[in-house]
Amino acid sequence: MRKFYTEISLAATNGKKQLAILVDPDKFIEAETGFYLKKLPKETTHIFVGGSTVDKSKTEKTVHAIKVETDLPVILFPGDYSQITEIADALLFLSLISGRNPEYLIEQQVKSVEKLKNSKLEIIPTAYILIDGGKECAVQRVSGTKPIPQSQVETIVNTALAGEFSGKKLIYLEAGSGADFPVSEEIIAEAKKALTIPLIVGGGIRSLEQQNKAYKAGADMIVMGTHFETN
Ligand SMILES: CC(C)=CCC/C(C)=C/CC/C(C)=C/CC/C(C)=C/COP(=O)(O)OP(=O)(O)O
Ligand SMILES: O=P(O)(O)OC[C@@H](O)CO
Ligand SMILES: [Mg+2]
Repeated sequence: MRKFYTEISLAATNGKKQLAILVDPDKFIEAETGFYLKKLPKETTHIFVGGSTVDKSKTEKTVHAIKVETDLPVILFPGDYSQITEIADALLFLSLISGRNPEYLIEQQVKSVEKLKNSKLEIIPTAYILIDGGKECAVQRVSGTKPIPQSQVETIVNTALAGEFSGKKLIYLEAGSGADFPVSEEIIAEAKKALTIPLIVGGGIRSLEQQNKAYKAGADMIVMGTHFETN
């Protein structure tokens, strides 16, 4: 059986940069899956599936359509426990540790257990840190939590380290889907210096130049979503 976290971690250790493309089930048309996948860069290593708000059965339909067309690992990136489906390969077991809303720190996780306790999904404990990307994003609205301003580099790094010390296996720095500007190189570099676990960076990354800057600063994996959406 493939161990998806081990692969991510090994790639990070070896400096092999990873690219996850985020599919938002709400905006995905299953009939166009083949066409959509063909548009993705050949460097793509993972497909993430999730959204801040998604219709109940839509995630499973989306994951199924994608798995029929590609062997890339499909990893759930859920905004809510109802988005969990067993047919994916792994689950980012998110905790929104930049915020102080218990619903997104532990309540959603407890609600997910009934579905997870007998499932084969690989569960990857992930600390999710929301950082200001220049405009109010969906995660901020849905979770009712404030992003950390980009000027507060020390707070961001300490939050990430608190995640690592709590046993999280991944740190995800998020500027918000469709952000005006992505997480700064300074923040990425400082976080990378402090952490020993892989670092994911997403939100507002649209160009190759922005990708390369984030990689060079120390991101092990980049997540891009909006750039590949068709509408
Ligand atoms: C681990 C379990 C069971 C649940 C996770 C619940 C938590 C803690 C979620 C973290 C906070 C959150 C709401 C994350 C959403 C992540 C996500 C998929 C964002 C993408 O947002 P879009 O839906 O693309 O936003 P737009 O529609 O504005 O583009
Ligand atoms: O849609 P974009 O801005 O690429 O963001 C991707 C992801 O980090 C959102 O959770
Ligand atoms: Mg989006």
